Amino acid sequence: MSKITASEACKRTAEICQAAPVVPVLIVDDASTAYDLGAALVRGGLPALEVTLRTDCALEVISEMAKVKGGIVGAGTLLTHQDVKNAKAAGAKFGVSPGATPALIDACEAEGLPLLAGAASGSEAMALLERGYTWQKFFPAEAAGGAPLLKSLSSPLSQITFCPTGGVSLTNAQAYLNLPNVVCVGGSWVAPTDVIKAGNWDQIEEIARTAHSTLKSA
Ligand SMILES: O=C(O)C(=O)C[C@H](O)[C@H](O)COP(=O)(O)O
Repeated sequence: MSKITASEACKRTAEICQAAPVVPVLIVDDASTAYDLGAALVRGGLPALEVTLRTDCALEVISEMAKVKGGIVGAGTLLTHQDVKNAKAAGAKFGVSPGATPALIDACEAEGLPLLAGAASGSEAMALLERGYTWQKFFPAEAAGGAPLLKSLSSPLSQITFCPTGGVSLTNAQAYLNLPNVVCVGGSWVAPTDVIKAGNWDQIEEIARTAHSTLKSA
């Protein structure tokens, strides 16, 4: 275990956010689908993959998906120090959380897991900034105020770059990506549950490819 500082964490999350315009948010029920799912998304041009810790097999999914060449697998829905330890042990290269607490930030720094922590308001974004986190997730993006809210924050908090997630789709993603404080969005729409269940990897690849080729950050 090697610790990381906030600035080292941001350097890494910045690289991850800049890898592609979309970070797929994945909710996977069956670890036997993990490798094929990850491989399809990477082939479609989306290498940074967030596996949410919301299913019983999520840690196994991370371990399997981490074997995909060219992929960068992270763990989402991190809530506790134990989640951070488990994610790191499973092979996660970064962590994502819906919000942020001092305890969770301390845990990620202690375990050496770069954290893309969530903020939903100016005060939450400022609290993360005080800790040195200039790369943040904006969650729940649509419900919290959408692109107009982020546009409002772009001038007073211009040092923060956001990855809006929550209610983002192919239809509204470009409105976020046009903002100066956004370089990528996160979303589950690129990996629909029914398509994963059907094992239709060509379709997942196609959805990813469409997102990659259609969406551009400004
Ligand atoms: O729990 C986390 O750490 C998360 O990352 C939450 C996810 O970002 C959203 O649940 C994705 O929202 P949808 O794309 O609207 O399905």
